[in-house]
Amino acid sequence: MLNRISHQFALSKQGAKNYLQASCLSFINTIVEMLPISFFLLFVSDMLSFISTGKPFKSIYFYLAFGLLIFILIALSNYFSYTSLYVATYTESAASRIRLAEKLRTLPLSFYSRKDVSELSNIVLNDVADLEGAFSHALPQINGIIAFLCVAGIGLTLTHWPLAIVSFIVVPLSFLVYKLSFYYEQKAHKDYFSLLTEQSEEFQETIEKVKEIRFLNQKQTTKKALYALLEKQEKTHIKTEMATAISQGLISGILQSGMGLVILFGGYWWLQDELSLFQLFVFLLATSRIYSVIIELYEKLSMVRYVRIRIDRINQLYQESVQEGETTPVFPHYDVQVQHLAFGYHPEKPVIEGINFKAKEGQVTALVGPSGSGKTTVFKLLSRLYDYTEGSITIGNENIQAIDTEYLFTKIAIVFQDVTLFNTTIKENIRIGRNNATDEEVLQAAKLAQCDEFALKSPAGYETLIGENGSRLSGGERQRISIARAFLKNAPIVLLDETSSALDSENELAVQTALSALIKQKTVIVIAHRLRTIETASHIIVLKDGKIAEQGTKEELLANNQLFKRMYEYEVKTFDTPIVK
Ligand SMILES: Nc1ncnc2c1ncn2[C@@H]1O[C@H](COP(=O)(O)OP(=O)(O)OP(=O)(O)O)[C@@H](O)[C@H]1O
Repeated sequence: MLNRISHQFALSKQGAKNYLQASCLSFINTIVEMLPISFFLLFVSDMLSFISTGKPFKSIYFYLAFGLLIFILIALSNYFSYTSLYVATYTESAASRIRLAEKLRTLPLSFYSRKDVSELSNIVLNDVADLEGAFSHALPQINGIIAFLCVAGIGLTLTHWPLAIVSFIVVPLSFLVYKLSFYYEQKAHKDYFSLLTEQSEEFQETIEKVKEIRFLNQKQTTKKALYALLEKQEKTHIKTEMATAISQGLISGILQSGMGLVILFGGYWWLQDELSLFQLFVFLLATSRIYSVIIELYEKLSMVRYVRIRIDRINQLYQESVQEGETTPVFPHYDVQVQHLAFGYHPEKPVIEGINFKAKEGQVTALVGPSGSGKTTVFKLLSRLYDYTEGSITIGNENIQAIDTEYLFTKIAIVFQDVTLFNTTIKENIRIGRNNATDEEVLQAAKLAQCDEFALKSPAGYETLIGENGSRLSGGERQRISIARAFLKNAPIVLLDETSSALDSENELAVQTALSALIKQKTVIVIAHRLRTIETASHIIVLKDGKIAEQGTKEELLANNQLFKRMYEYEVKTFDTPIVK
């Protein structure tokens, strides 16, 4: 049962236990809240027996003691029910966020290319918060109310079953109205939320494109479009609220009319001597409480109607398969061997096939080829951003899919074309390469990566803030930070995605100098967009349409007179002065 609850509500085992406990306490709480009614009924029964038989009232001390007992029971049940509920809910939602974060940490990076980042943050923040709300304010109470209604129904049936049927006759009708309004409200809510999304996208686009809007004199058009959207959203919102208010009014009206039926039929049966006056009182008080509890039940059900979608999304995330690999081998060497490698982003459409090559330690292996030939894909497989479907990749004879990913990542440094930078100082951006590096180590890596030249000219030196994603830095400076990170990491394998964008010659020289220092004595695999930068590569692999077209040294490939030679000649024609390091 615990397993079922835990899966059904995306809870931990402890969370499922707490949920059961909170439901039981909520049931007890609902029952205990009926005690003042029993106090009143006891008094009425006393009074009726005094009128009919002259039997004296119970002593005042009895009523005082009974009243005090009720007070203590209500206080205790409220205390235990609320503390158990809130402690359970907040502990569970903190645990859920940690579990989700842990899951996200272990998912392959390919997962992130399938998922939108805003969708993931929505799951971790909003979905968990919505579930938190449902658990603290609705779900256990719903269980408690349903259990209470069953007990109350049995009690009334045993007291006088025909009147029990009369009192419950309005419940299915109110449920029908609730269901009908639910479908209508659901549609209205959907419209409202899609308008909200549209509106936030529109606002975001307007802010992002504020320069173009001004230059192209689009202020009025943009303003009109935004106003129209806001007006539409306001109307839909009012419609949604109206629908809720009307249905709530209708439900309440239907249930209250049940009281009229109880008085009518109860009064008739009392006159027929089929029901005592006391029983009639019991019915009147119990049904008025039952109807208000049913209204509360509908309110709670409305609160949790979208929870199923949230739970499904959270469960889907938990079910994502994690990347395999547990070993932390000591590598005898860092040769990278690729054999019969095949992979497709979509299983039915292979992007690379039959790739075989060996990148030796201490050498530079270059991947070249036309755009779309699969160079970046091979990189993604080498660094386990994606897992290959066929063949193998080994480092020092160990298959990378058997290696613990965290451990593997300590052995590989990647210098990407698109450097991601954080809105902090130059120094802290470099430290990302190795979090526990000392200031001296960071500065030394920065120096080797030729960062001194621009960092020391910045207003606060290495403490200068570089803006959102390094907006205050040039392309070459960004790349040098990325190289400094790789220096700091000092991994034995370096994957280098060379820039294809033109840097000014001073920057290009600085980047090339930094790279030459970085790759010494390592296994280096480089994607070269410009062939002049790989003149000294020991081994060149030419890719075409996801397959190896040819491979060898530069001289061998030129002698081959195939694709590489054509690419080389084309580039020599395009550039005048090759920069060869
Ligand atoms: N995430 C992805 N999902 C689906 N297809 C992809 C994805 N990334 C790349 N591809 C496809 O895989 C093929 C190889 O792309 P890849 O990026 O590896 O080529 P490339 O040689 O690095 O190109 P470039 O030199 O232009 O960077 C291309 O047809 C590309 O459209």
